Amino acid sequence: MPGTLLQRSGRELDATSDAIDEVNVLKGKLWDEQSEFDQEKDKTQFRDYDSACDRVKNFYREQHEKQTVDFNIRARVDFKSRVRARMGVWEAMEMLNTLIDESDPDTSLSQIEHLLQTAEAIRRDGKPEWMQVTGLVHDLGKLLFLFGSQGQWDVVGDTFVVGCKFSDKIIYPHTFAGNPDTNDAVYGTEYGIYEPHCGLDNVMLSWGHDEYLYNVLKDQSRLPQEALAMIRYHSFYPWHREGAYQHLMNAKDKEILAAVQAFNPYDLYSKSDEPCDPAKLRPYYERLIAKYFPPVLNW
Ligand SMILES: O[C@H]1[C@H](O)[C@@H](O)[C@H](O)[C@@H](O)[C@H]1O
Ligand SMILES: [Fe+2]
Ligand SMILES: [Fe+2]
Repeated sequence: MPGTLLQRSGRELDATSDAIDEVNVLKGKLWDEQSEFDQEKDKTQFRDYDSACDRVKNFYREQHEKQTVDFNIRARVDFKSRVRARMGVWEAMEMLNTLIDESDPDTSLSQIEHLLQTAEAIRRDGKPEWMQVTGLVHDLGKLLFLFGSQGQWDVVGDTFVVGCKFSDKIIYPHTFAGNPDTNDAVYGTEYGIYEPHCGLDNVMLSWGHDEYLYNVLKDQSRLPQEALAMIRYHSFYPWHREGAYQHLMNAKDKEILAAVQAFNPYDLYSKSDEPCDPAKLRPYYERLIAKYFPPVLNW
């Protein structure tokens, strides 16, 4: 019955080529989704929160409703009350790698990739070693998520000042309507609990990976002041990008603003660079890590 056999294999062939077509369509879709994040983008396409997906919008609603003064005081007390882990920097990078940041509209890459891309972009530009290593560690504070945070809202995302009026330069400012501090007789006012030009050192920034890592590293590294400022304020976009909170700044903050702004493009725009190979880059960065950090840190 060669005829039937032929017909059958013909049908099978059709089915196979249909399946191949389907796979290709799916692959195409996947690639489109990927490319939305990771392909070469021009600078205006980053931080586009208007067209961000619901994951990002829901994240910020929750964060803006829950970051109160009361929560921030408790988070700091909790931070000081215990050591969460003891490990070296590279180990910390590997540990962080399981986290996918819900607040980020610009990358779907893992955290270790993002840290290496940031560091490599700084290195490519011939910047000093301390700045390269700052790029390498700047988001390690996201480990908080693995150390008993309440969710992602107290770990990632942009930061802002609590204890005074929420700035309308923060993304999705309307979502602060659901934060009890908005209508507080003190916290809801222009200066709130602060004095004019008291300095950013004296204000409470919303708790998350910046504040946590700054506190971990300030006594456990040989990083210069600018590096610690880059870490502490890198998510403070309402300040370093939008120019908010001038009424709380002092002379020192003007200097550190320049450092934080110099760091920002490496953090943000390297998200569309070629992925890095951690195994290949490890020896180079282990040398830098050894220069600036003890072999084991208290986290
Ligand atoms: O979504 C991102 C991400 O969480 C970054 O690590 C943080 O530094 C940025 O400020 C934020 O916009
Ligand atoms: Fe960050
Ligand atoms: Fe980052």
